[in-house]
Amino acid sequence: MANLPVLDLSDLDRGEASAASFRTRLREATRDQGFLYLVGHGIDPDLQSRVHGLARAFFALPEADKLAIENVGSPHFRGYTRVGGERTEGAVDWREQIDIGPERPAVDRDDADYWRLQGPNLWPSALPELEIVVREWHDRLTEVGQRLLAAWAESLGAPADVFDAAFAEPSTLIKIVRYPGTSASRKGHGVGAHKDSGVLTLLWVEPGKDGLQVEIDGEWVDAPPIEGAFVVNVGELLEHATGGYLHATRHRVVSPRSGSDRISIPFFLNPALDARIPVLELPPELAADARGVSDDPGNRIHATYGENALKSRLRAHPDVAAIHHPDLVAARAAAAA
Ligand SMILES: O=C(O)CCC(=O)C(=O)O
Ligand SMILES: [Fe+2]
Repeated sequence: MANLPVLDLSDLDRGEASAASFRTRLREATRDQGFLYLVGHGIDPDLQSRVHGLARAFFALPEADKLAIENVGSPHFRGYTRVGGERTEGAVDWREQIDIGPERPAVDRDDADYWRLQGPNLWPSALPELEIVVREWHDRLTEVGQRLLAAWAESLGAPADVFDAAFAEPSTLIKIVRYPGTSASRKGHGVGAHKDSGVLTLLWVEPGKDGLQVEIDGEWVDAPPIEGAFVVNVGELLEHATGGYLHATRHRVVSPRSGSDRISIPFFLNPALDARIPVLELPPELAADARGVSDDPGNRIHATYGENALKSRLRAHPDVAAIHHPDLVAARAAAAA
């Protein structure tokens, strides 16, 4: 039995009663757990296995090919992060990954710091197919994410298109991640406990590879992959948009045992960098249940997506920050002092 609710996106196409029941379950699952499994999403199994194969092929490349696109060469936090190159809650994560964002030219704008996140990706020249398949993955998953957003909006008493303006040019982020196995002596911390900083996450996990854990009522609950399902979770901006009615749940990944490893591919759907996500006016019966947005002084949620994203990127990649953004690091240190 799954520890999280399993929802079928194709219920939206089976008439109004079935669509309405999908929306209610979506609202309840993401209010109570903040996490669910999604089946019926229509992402072709063949596309899933092509992306999986290329992810495996990338991590199997010689070290030099991976380091040729190392993220320390990108002011935009793109490219390859080696194992141990990333931090969550100040502690080193034990995973290697490629970060891929929207393919847009860098801009020189000084009206907001977050424009520095915009710029080209770094693609491995040893694996040219990766870019082509990731583009298809990006487009398909964006469609699924947009359908979910419309369903959430309606389920919360708002027009289905309430988020559309903010998402006209979404800022997606795709991570292709590999968690190496660790020896028993290293207490397994693949990625530390965190909330996702954007709106919603669609997570593909290599079949049979557990390790993801979700914090529910103060307990860490295992969320192993279910055949053909994506794991869906709410990010901080959707919590913000619903006054805390929907919940950005903390989660983490425990390292695989020594001798094995685990691939995952999280897809983060976010509004444009300069978009403020609309705050929904909930119907009174729902508003009564909204908990308010979490107010953690160590982790302020910014309503403009670019600010929230820049916060989490500078925190996760201090080496990139030090090389390319020393002025921002200094300004933030001064503000915190
Ligand atoms: O790899 C996973 O299963 C989850 C990764 C994750 O939570 C993240 O990258 O934000
Ligand atoms: Fe996450």
